[in-house]
Amino acid sequence: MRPLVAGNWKMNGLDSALAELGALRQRLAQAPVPEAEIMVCPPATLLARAREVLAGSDIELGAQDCHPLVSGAHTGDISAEMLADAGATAVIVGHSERRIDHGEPDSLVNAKALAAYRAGLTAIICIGETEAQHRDGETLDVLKRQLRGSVPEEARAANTVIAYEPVWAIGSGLTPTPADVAEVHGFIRGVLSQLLGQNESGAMRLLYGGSVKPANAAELLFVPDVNGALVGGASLKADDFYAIIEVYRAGGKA
Ligand SMILES: O=C(CO)COP(=O)(O)O
Repeated sequence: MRPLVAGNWKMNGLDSALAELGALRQRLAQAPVPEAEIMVCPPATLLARAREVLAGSDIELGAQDCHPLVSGAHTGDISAEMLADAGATAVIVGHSERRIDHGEPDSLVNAKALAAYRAGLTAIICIGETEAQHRDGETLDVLKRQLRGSVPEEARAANTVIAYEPVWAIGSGLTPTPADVAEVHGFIRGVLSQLLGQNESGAMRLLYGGSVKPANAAELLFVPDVNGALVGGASLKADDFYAIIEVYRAGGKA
């Protein structure tokens, strides 16, 4: 299956990110990495400009969150249909920063994923344990609960990507060992198989996210059951993001 490397800009991009995106586009035109699908997820305010920067390229555009409904009296919210209208083909839902900062429960994440499908977007559904849950040995229980609650029955390999992002690894420079990532991703694949059947589970991309950097990308991304990365900080710099994407170039470990 073709891996996906997606960049989550979070609430960044006022300064140099669009110029960096232009540089990334140029870099990929000069030295393509067709082995990987590449996506950037800027804040909603930058979608239109990012779309212009990317016009005619293979780099895809995603968004970072959506409201479950199509339209209505929901000040400050943005629907999946609006994101599609702005050029997005995917949307991240259930990121831990939304679960924690905005108190989003699994049921809401599930509704947001359904909204993504309704609008024709791919849902990138994020799950991950906190540092305390990790320390207390609750990781697999937490992930199972999040998957059961957040992944709709309608999820298919064609419309859904799962991103495993341990909260303690996000922005911290800490990462699980490759063996831990392999164990967790294998577990996630097994739970998805129970929920959606083996065919969909087997074909669904499972991304790892949390402090993915050029220096650790090769070690983390060739772990069994890892089918790409969700990259935060390093996706804001063309050189760093390209260096992560480049690990997939043919001739690397496939
Ligand atoms: O949360 C993340 C991506 O969604 C990971 O962020 P960092 O790569 O900055 O740790």
